[in-house]
Amino acid sequence: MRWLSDDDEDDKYADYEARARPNPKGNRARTKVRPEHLDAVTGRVLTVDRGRYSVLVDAGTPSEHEATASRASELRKQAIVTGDRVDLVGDTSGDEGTLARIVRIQPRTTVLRRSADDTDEVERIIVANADQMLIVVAAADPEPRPRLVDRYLVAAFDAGIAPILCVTKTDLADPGAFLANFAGLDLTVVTSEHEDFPLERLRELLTGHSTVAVGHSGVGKSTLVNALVPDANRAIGRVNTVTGRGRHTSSSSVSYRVGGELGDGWIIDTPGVRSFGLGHVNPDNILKSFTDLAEIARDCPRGCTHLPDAPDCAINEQVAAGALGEVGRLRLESLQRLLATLA
Ligand SMILES: Nc1nc2c(ncn2[C@@H]2O[C@H](COP(=O)(O)OP(=O)(O)OP(=O)(O)O)[C@@H](O)[C@H]2O)c(=O)[nH]1
Ligand SMILES: [Zn+2]
Repeated sequence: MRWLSDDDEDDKYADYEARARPNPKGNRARTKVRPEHLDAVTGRVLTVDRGRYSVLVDAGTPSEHEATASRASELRKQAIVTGDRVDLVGDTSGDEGTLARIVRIQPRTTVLRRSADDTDEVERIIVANADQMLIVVAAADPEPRPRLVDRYLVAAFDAGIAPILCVTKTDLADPGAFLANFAGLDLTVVTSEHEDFPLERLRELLTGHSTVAVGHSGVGKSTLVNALVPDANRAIGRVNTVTGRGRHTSSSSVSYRVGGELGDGWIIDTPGVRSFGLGHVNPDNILKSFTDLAEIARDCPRGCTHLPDAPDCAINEQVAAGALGEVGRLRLESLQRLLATLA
């Protein structure tokens, strides 16, 4: 599976993150901690458009505004993505014609990645600091594909992001048989149909969180995001035209505020993300998301794959012996299916 090509041609590698590698010579790290920029302000990256970043400053205060920024040359090789917390210097007023400069990226709590395809370890960061993933899938038109949802789940578990499954178009088909695939997972499931969007339930789930929405084309993700995000908030998170670089590209991710009485949350739409290459995924991270099974896996032989044919696998043995009951069997099935996605 290939992801769509990047519009950002002149900045081709900008969104690839250099992985930290051990320094064989034991030299000191080359990046100095820069004492300057003490006057920097911190903001949240709402969207990225060909080298220009829309950054929300003073969020939640009367002086909240969006600044447009470029990145400092020393950050040239680093990805800066939707959801990043960044430090800005220069003119951060957001006034027409102004351009601030990003000088630092704050440490990230999570990083959602994808690689070009499953055999490729070059990875691309899609979203930073999301703590939830809303996986949108249609009950019909297009037919739901459990294996595609598995891929999203693997990406979420690998990143330490909690998945929520939203099944749309339940007016067209009963999602029961499809949902049975996920019975063993601790997965919050929400169903949705035209004229009856579960907006209250979703707002409740999204409030106080940063949620990345993913889904295949045509499943109704845009319909849902539009219903969820009031017009006023939709204006937020669009790169303004100050740079004269033209329209917003449809393939970059955009953060929208999901307001409501309960407080604020963010939903991040990822229009260009159709598939997830999983070449970068570490199977151990998947196992960790199944805490009950991970506990048992401590008794597995070293290097155990935990797949059905794994010799002396403690999980296989104990679950077969009824250790975690019927639920345990379902969970093991789910775990093995997700691990097989990577095999
Ligand atoms: N029957 C039915 N149709 C729906 C529902 N939700 C969305 N649709 C329709 O499904 C089609 C696709 O919806 P979109 O919101 O554009 O889908 P999307 O996932 O954003 O797809 P892309 O725009 O290609 O990314 C539209 O014609 C919607 O009107 C639903 O709950 N029931
Ligand atoms: Zn095992």
